Amino acid sequence: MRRAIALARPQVGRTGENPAVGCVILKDGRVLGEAATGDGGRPHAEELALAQAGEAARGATAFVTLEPCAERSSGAASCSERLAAAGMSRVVVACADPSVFAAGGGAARLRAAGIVFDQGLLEAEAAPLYASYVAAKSLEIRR
Ligand SMILES: Nc1c(N[C@@H]2O[C@H](COP(=O)(O)O)[C@@H](O)[C@H]2O)[nH]c(=O)[nH]c1=O
Repeated sequence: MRRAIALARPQVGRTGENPAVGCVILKDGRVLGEAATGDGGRPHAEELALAQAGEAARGATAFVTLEPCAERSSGAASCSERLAAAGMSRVVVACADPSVFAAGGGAARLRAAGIVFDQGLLEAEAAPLYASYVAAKSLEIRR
């Protein structure tokens, strides 16, 4: 997770309204894929890391700094759907995503797919990456 946070950090401020997320896919102590959200907010970190891991992602664990999205604004497959389709065994997240595109929905999708889901790992270290994002989301929700 510390590596995922380090990947996300340089992208803070470069991803538009999207949060800067880091994702590391690990199996048997080997990194199969690692990425951060792209400039402008897309692609999402998990999309990039899963593309690197390919078929080997089956049975792997993903460490993601923010809860994977449950829906995409474009209607494309969400990151939680992609992680499930790739056959991940476990997804470990640092922080919750309060967006209407996540807000517990990503966690629910992963659990429904039989994936072990844990949230809160190194949350205090990752949270500063999302301070302005979370503040903007809470204003949106109140509006
Ligand atoms: N950047 C990012 C996420 N961003 C979350 O996904 C939502 C939909 O994004 P979009 O379809 O691009 O508009 C966005 O509002 C935010 O909540 N999620 C992730 O799993 N990984 C990522 O790297």
